Amino acid sequence: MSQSSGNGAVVLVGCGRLGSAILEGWLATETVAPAELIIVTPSQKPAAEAARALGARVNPHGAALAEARAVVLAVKPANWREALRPLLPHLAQSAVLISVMAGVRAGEIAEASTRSVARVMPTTGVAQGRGVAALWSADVEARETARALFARMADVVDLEREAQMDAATAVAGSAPAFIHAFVQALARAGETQGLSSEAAERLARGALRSAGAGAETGEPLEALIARIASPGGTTQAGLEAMAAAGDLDRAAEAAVEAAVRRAQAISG
Ligand SMILES: NC(=O)C1=CN([C@@H]2O[C@H](COP(=O)(O)OP(=O)(O)OC[C@H]3O[C@@H](n4cnc5c(N)ncnc54)[C@H](O)[C@@H]3O)[C@@H](O)[C@H]2O)C=CC1
Ligand SMILES: O=C(O)[C@@H]1CCC=N1
Repeated sequence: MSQSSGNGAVVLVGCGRLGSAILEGWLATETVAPAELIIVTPSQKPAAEAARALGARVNPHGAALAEARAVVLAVKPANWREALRPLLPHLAQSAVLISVMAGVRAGEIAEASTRSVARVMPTTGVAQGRGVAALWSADVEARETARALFARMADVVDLEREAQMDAATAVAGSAPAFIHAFVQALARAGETQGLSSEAAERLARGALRSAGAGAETGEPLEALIARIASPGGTTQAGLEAMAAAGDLDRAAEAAVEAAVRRAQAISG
């Protein structure tokens, strides 16, 4: 696989939890060559320092930004204007802005920047090249630029409308945390049934890994469930209890609805 998905530099603005994951994913999957990488961060970050050691530029003079073909905004939704403002005068008109921020509408960024904008909602699994990312842009070129930057480290799911991004944020960006919370609840339930906390956590984590490995085969979820649930067995008993209580559906609906409402509130 050749490094780099195009000519010109790629700028990462913000190297926090998600920014670091994106950076690690780009390097691990050779999506962006270190020499093409520019990182803008107000504080030292281990992932940025590791990239610098490979040849990436961290906080170079503004003039270096003129070679940028894409700028990925990975700051908090409240910070993007102040983060972008000092960069804008240096960016070529053709530079594409890619926002991975929850709840910030593409139109706001396009208006502030007069550049084409794509929105991507990834999971931190991009760091291991195993993420998922929802993608939307009104601009075909911007969408394809964003796709090229995420396709090697995420299953890229195209959305038809920007309005769907809030639901995708809940079901992708936030959802790994929801799933970890369920696994924690499973471990606690195992403790109630007599396991030590250490054994319960290891077993529940292992179950998550096993479920993830199953999901990665691409088989339908129903088939994955059916393979585990022997007729009349323990899994079927558990699944029936979950369905009868209805709590799992209610919890998932409540979590997704609340995340969507929060994204809508951020966008104002
Ligand atoms: N953490 C996650 O799993 C996901 C996060 N997101 C989105 O990613 C964005 C970042 O989230 P996190 O990484 O979790 O937050 P974070 O707080 O870990 O990272 C934000 C980073 O922005 C940096 N920053 C602040 N002002 C800056 C400036 N002027 N220039 C450059 N960098 C600046 C901070 O130093 C910080 O490291 C948010 O908009 C969030 O909605 C989206 C999907 C998943
Ligand atoms: O919690 C958040 O707001 C961000 C967006 C999706 C995941 N983390």
